[in-house]
Amino acid sequence: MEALDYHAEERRKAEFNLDEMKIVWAGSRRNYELSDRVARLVASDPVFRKDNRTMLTRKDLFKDTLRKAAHAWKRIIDLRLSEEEANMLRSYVDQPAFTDLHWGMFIPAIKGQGTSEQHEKWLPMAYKMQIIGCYAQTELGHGSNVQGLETTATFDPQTDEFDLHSPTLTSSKWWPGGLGKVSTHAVVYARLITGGQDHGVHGFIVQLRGLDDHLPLPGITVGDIGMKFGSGAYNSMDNGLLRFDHVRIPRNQMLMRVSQVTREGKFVQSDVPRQLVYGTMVYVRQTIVSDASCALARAVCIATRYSAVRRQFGSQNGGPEIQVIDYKTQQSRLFPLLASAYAFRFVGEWLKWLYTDVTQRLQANDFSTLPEAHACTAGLKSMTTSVTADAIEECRKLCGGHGYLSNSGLPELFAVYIPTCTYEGDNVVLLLQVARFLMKTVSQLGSGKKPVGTTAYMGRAEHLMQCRCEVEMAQDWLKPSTILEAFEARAVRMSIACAKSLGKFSNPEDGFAELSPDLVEVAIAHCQLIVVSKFLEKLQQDIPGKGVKRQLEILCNVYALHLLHKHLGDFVATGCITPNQGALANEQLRLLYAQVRPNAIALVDAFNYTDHYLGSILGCYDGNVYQKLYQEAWKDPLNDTVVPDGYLEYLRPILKQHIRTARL
Ligand SMILES: CCCCCCCCCCCCCCCCCCCCCCCCCCCC(=O)SCCNC(=O)CCNC(=O)[C@H](O)C(C)(C)COP(=O)(O)OP(=O)(O)OC[C@H]1O[C@@H](n2cnc3c(N)ncnc32)[C@H](O)[C@@H]1OP(=O)(O)O
Ligand SMILES: Cc1cc2nc3c(=O)[nH]c(=O)nc-3n(C[C@H](O)[C@H](O)[C@H](O)COP(=O)(O)OP(=O)(O)OC[C@H]3O[C@@H](n4cnc5c(N)ncnc54)[C@H](O)[C@@H]3O)c2cc1C
Repeated sequence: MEALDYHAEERRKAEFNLDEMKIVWAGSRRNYELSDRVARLVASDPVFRKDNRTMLTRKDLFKDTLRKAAHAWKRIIDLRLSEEEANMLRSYVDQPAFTDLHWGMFIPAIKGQGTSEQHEKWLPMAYKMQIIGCYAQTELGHGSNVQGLETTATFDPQTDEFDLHSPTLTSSKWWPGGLGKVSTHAVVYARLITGGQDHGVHGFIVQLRGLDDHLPLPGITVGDIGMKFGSGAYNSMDNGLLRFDHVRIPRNQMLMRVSQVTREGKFVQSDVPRQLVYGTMVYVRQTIVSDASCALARAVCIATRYSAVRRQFGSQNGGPEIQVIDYKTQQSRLFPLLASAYAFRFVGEWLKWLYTDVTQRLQANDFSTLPEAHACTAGLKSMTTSVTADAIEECRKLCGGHGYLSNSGLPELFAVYIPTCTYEGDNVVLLLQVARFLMKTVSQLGSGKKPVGTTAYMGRAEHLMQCRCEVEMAQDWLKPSTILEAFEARAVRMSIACAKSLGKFSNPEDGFAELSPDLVEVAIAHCQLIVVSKFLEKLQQDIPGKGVKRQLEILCNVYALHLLHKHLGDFVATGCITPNQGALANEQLRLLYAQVRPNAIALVDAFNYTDHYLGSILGCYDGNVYQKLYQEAWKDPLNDTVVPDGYLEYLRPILKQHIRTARL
């Protein structure tokens, strides 16, 4: 018997070739096939079950994570998965674990900041997971201000060793994932002291636990920092604390690509910029942008499928009520998020390219594009994670009451996702980095230095400062050059206005601090421009498949025009558009929503998420929501017994007392 598909009618409405759209989403046919295979492999493996995760105690959840990681590692080896496939497996297993930090930060830190001798010594052991490492930078007292870290690494020329020490309570390492209970090693960031002089923060490879007994080595205090927000969620991770009491490590365990300490204790700064010490963070920020589209797509998939099943009001002559997806308010909240998922996907692809490019240049000692790579990764990490975190919560609300149920998948997704707004750089702190970069670019405009890359538009500042938007009818907003110019003009005008205001301060740092809320807005405008322009560039490519390009054009317009509508104040105040043109943009947006509507279910099907990965009854592929919700309710441990535990001790006495009182 064919399985029931409550979305069958919706799927028939689609006006594009779904298989081709799946390939666009995956990036290539090859990626699609690999990803599909790995997703199914994970979904069909009982060890990777996650439907009971929010019910587990912290200890059981942690053990479950160790079990999954060990099983994943075995599968990776047995099936000889490539690094790319292993990474896909990691995301489909969908459980934060120490392995993320080992592969995502410990290894990249050694690769990026270590010398070739250090690579030869440490990487083979790390690749085989004979040692497991974490990234120990943040301390109890400082996270954002890396230069404010207090842990010291003092060189002792007598023994050719560094003495690692935590001089204060606030110097205790605090937060590193994988540190609490698992890591045998860490890349520890500490102030380098030689000959009594402080040379700032550098990375050191430090062994923390014995490789035979897993016990902390002498002088090391280490443990988990405790429960975090939400049930399940990030509690599978052992974020840890760490203190050093004069722990000795050999000199050759300082990561020495950026600076070196000689046998005599002389500090040598190479030609490599000191910012390379921050290189691992740049790498991870780039991966976080790619991951943002996945988390956003997941929430949107759940909310879209459920909105097509859910009906409220409007029954005519006893017919069915209206699907909530047909309410214009639902569409105006949901479809921009759907469009954002696609937009973030494409900007993520582009950022990956930019990162690969900068890495190749760094290997050849070309550091020219590092500031741009830093600004783009910092800004896009900040923007995409803030939007995604808010969007997950919006999707929960879009699902009404049932969205609040744990088995909708949305509460856990929210809880596990929100720390991305903080880790790898607080989102506001990162936007201020972008703003610094933009203000520097503006200040150099008259100097003959031509802005390049994502700031190339500033080279056309003269035109963009005085251009007038030519929109006269709603449909004029569909012209890519009109949209692009409006976003460029807004970004450049906001930047130049801020630069002018900064110029009024005698001390630029005072000005920067005073104007920081405005500078954050400037950085956001610039990042939104990047996303819009990369979406438009994507549309320049040859995109095969019936109706696929057309759908992407619609989504691109939705993305751009919803931003224009949301930030209308910026666009109008900077004189880029008139209030009437803003109203026309809104009119066009409504027309676009009507075009998205018949394709909505197929557009989320294109993400190709398995029910296992989605982890949501509301978002399940077949849309059989009510039956599944009903069945699931009975599986709750509270329903194991008809009369709850505690009835005799606590409920019955009250009920009985009530009867006595009533009789009085
Ligand atoms: C159960 C599961 C089983 C599964 C098993 C599977 C197993 C096998 C898998 C195998 C798979 C293999 C594949 C790979 C896996 C990949 C996985 C990836 C996942 C990763 C997940 C990671 C989770 C992350 C957790 C979070 C970790 C952290 O949070 S780490 C700590 C992060 N901390 C921060 O971000 C701190 C933020 N602060 C700063 O960055 C800086 O302090 C500052 C930039 C804010 C300020 O710095 P400073 O004071 O020095 O500078 P300032 O004066 O402002 O600037 C000086 C100039 O320097 C420039 N600058 C600053 N930063 C940078 C930079 N990064 N790069 C370049 N330039 C920089 C700045 O612009 C200034 O420039 P000028 O103005 O020109 O002088
Ligand atoms: C789940 C999780 C996992 C983590 N994993 C790791 C890890 O593996 N390794 C590691 O080393 N660290 C890790 N961290 C730490 C993380 O990187 C830091 O928490 C993060 O960088 C933010 O720093 P902070 O906590 O010092 O925030 P703070 O800087 O104290 O932020 C507090 C507030 O102050 C504001 N603020 C701070 N500075 C400025 C400024 N200059 N201008 C304006 N506003 C400012 C911020 O916007 C924020 O609102 C993790 C954190 C979390 C939550």
